[in-house]
Amino acid sequence: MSRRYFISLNLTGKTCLVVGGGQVAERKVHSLLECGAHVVVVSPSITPGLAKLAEEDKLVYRQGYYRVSDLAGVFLVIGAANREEVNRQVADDCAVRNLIVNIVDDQAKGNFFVPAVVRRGDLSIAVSTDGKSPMLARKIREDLEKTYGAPFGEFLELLGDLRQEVIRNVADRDLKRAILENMVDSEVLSLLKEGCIERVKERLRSAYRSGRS
Ligand SMILES: C[C@@]1(CC(=O)O)c2cc3[nH]c(cc4nc(cc5[nH]c(cc(n2)[C@H]1CCC(=O)O)[C@@](C)(CC(=O)O)[C@@H]5CCC(=O)O)C(CC(=O)O)=C4CCC(=O)O)c(CCC(=O)O)c3CC(=O)O
Ligand SMILES: NC(=O)C1=CN([C@@H]2O[C@H](COP(=O)(O)OP(=O)(O)OC[C@H]3O[C@@H](n4cnc5c(N)ncnc54)[C@H](O)[C@@H]3O)[C@@H](O)[C@H]2O)C=CC1
Repeated sequence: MSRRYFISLNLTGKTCLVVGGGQVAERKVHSLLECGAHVVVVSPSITPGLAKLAEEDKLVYRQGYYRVSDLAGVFLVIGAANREEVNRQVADDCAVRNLIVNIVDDQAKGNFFVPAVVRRGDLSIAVSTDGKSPMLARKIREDLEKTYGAPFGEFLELLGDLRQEVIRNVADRDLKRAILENMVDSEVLSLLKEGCIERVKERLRSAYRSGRS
């Protein structure tokens, strides 16, 4: 198989269908909701966790078996039923409609799968094993979480603003690049890993000032 193409999808307000209402469906629903998706779950039964989300109007639940009409108006689909033939039907129906689909029991049937993700504010680090070992993806994610802690999110907020300022104020391309590179040099990264956010902030400001003068 060829390499996977990684994208970072904006799901805000997009309707996403989850077929199945078990533990795996629940995990996928949580990550879809965190990304602002409008989630519809179709399944004869659902977990207590999903039922609570439905009661709170955080998702729409249609109790019943999957049917092709569930795909109307949908942007992205997750086939998370525990019956192989149901997930296969979902995959086939999505394929003819060119929908983005993840099939949880057979990665070859869908056209995307979900990586393990470290989130630190707007910084995301995704880990994928091409379906060979989701457990390894999880372990590496946990490892990365230790190295890349909360300060990285705070740092990125600041960096985003400063970068815009540099882009606005520094016309010379080489100088601009040098300033931007200085802001994320190896010492900054080491300080962040040690949690020294205040020292990093000071360095950032002086890198910007010295670059401008
Ligand atoms: C192909 C893929 C399709 C997809 O779901 O997108 C898939 C498929 C399958 N997973 C299975 C099992 C487990 N999955 C997890 C956990 C995660 N699984 C996730 C993704 C993926 N799982 C996609 C590949 C991604 C990749 O490889 O990079 C993560 C990363 C993201 C997420 O789901 O949100 C999330 C970790 C999130 C985190 O912790 O950060 C655990 C561990 C646990 O429960 O903690 C176990 C038990 C241990 C084990 O089996 O390794 C089984 C076997 C079922 C059986 O036994 O029959 C299949 C089916 C098969 O392999 O065919
Ligand atoms: N991708 C992943 O990370 C993982 C995938 N799996 C795979 O995912 C599958 C689902 O796992 P669980 O959620 O633990 O199973 P589960 O048994 O808890 O839930 C399956 C759900 O599918 C529903 N369902 C059955 N037929 C349906 C139909 N025709 N239409 C709509 N919904 C239907 C059931 O009502 C139930 O809610 C397993 O078969 C397993 O192979 C398992 C673990 C992790």
